[in-house]
Amino acid sequence: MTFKMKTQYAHSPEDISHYNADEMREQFLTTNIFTPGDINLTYTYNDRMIFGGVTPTTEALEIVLDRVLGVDYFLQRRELGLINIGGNGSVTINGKKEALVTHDAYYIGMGTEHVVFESDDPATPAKFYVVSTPAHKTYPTKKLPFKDAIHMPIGDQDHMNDRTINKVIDASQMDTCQLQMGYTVLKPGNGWNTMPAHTHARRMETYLYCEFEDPDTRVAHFMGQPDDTKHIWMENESAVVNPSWSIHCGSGTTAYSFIWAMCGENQNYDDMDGVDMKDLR
Ligand SMILES: O=C[C@H](O)[C@@H](O)CC(=O)C(=O)O
Ligand SMILES: [Zn+2]
Repeated sequence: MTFKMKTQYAHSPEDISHYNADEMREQFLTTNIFTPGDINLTYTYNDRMIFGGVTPTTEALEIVLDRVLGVDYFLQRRELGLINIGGNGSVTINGKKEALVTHDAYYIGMGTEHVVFESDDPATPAKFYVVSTPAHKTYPTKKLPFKDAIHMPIGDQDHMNDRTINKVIDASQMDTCQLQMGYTVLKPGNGWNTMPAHTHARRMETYLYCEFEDPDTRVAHFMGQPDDTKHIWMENESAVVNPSWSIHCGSGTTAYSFIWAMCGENQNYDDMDGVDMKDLR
């Protein structure tokens, strides 16, 4: 098992105006998130979100982050959300084992000392996409089966964006300190997510693109200030950090899914500043 955590710094809009493709990728993109048997995390200075993949095979995995975070254990001052996008598996939370089939999720409250990840079958490992944000209060740990998410249809075929936004961790259903999380699935033959685009200066947001229809599928992810956008070509199971001042939308060469996660000033999903099409540059 290898444990990796890389750091990505925070930027001003002016910084990225002159970034080339490699610089954009270095500063905002994370690839190779689900390597079998490993934990691969990214620590972004945008609201200090930690996100990444835990892919257990034959051995159980636990995120041990104490000295790096200057605490006694990982979730001492953090909360954690996770969604399983791989085979069936389980999480054992302070000794209590809970099964998680594909697309099931969990919210784990601040102060939880041990979270151990396992796969049922090492040949088709669970892929736990984990997102952790700073917390100040313990809210109840909660299993979040996919069927209980808020399933919100949006878009239509004519606009090539017929999709379902599944709100998994949403302030209308449960308490968290900061974290909100969801899983959006495009219908076959649709390519655009989050169009018309928006910003929300009050919250940053990461996207993990996943479940691509074929190996050559790519999503052109657009970010940056609305009048100065950049794109990153996303491969399957890669993630991108979108600062609060940045739009975040994309167009795929086939349908796909993505997991979004947000934190910042508020937990109001609808607090978005829509961008007029004429203002995009
Ligand atoms: O602030 C909210 C987020 O950007 C996503 O929920 C948008 C999304 O899933 C979509 O439009 O497909
Ligand atoms: Zn957003």
